[in-house]
Amino acid sequence: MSMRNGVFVTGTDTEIGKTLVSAILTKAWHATYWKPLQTGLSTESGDSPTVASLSGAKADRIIPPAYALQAPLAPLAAADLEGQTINPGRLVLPHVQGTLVVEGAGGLMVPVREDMLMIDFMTRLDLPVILVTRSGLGTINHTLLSLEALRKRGLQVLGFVPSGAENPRNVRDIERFGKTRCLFEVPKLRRVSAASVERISRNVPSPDVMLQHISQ
Ligand SMILES: Nc1ncnc2c1ncn2[C@@H]1O[C@H](COP(=O)(O)OP(=O)(O)OP(=O)(O)O)[C@@H](O)[C@H]1O
Ligand SMILES: C[C@H](N)[C@H](N)CCCCCC(=O)O
Ligand SMILES: [Mg+2]
Repeated sequence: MSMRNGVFVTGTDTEIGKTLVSAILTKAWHATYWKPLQTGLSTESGDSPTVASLSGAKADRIIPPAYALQAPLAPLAAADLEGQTINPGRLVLPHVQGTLVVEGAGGLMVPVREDMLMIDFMTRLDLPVILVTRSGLGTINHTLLSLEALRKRGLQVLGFVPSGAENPRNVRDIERFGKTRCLFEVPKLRRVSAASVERISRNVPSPDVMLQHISQ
């Protein structure tokens, strides 16, 4: 498989739909999923079980987080509360068969260590990036700022995936001003389920097709 074997799924914010999109990609590509930095386990069960149940991936296609932290905060703050420091030596890409889908925590400028933001960690991994965006009002600004930060660091952006009520005008303006493309859309779902993930996964281009558009 190409794409240096994986993609990094980031978003313009927390709670934007990264986990849902990661489940869709995992289903579409029969991929392996990894959430390296999981926080918030005091209030939720975490993204790995969600992706497992939505995509149908068994435990052998879910890599456990490198850090599993309790507080619903950015990794730096959550680690501080537990007297921990995140060791970048533990944040290395696992070797897997097929494609690896890596999900960030929050958006790009989220602190991981005193000397590292999420986007710095992404730069170390150097995987092509998929940016999950809210579909509606306010997203153009968040999305264009995120794209600018990614490009400034030389990260390869495969495109964006809007989640929520369809908004073709926003897609058009982001494609134009962000010089990128909408990879597929996740409509506003009445119920997030394995069946809806399966249905949307049929619209997902293959990794090779995503890369072809980049190199053109
Ligand atoms: N298009 C959509 N339709 C309906 N519900 C959605 C949609 N997109 C996201 N959601 C719901 O919104 C919530 C937040 O989405 P999700 O968990 O994917 O966010 P996230 O970006 O992964 O957040 P985090 O930074 O915590 O990892 C979830 O309950 C998810 O099911
Ligand atoms: C707990 C939550 N679900 C995420 N995993 C962490 C989001 C951190 C966001 C920090 C911020 O941008 O202010
Ligand atoms: Mg998530």
